[in-house]
Amino acid sequence: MQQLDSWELREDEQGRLHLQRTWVTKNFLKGLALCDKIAEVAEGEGHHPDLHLTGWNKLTVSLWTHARNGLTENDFILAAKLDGINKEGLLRGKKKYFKDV
Ligand SMILES: C[C@H](O)[C@H](O)[C@H]1CNC2=NC(N)=NC(=O)C2=N1
Repeated sequence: MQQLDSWELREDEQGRLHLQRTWVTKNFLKGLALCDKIAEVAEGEGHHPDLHLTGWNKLTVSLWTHARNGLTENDFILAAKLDGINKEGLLRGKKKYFKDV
């Protein structure tokens, strides 16, 4: 899945395949703002993700086609569109482990 390099294949407890990835946001409000942006895209697609906002700022998105109990092309299309969302100002930056010299 060259284009979807941050998504993982996961199997749920019923053996259904999902596409899944997590975004870490700056805070709880930014997590909800990202959910809102995702919701707009999903409504436009008529295809919806499972959203899990946990630990106040970790948004795990899980894509699968409920009507088919697994993955369809719609899930891959939605994943690419979610990657394309402008997340400017929403995501926690990379941790700097070295003091700026
Ligand atoms: C009627 C409605 O469009 C359908 O039920 C859509 C809504 N969004 C959906 N989203 C997902 N992930 N799977 C579906 O099967 C699905 N079905």
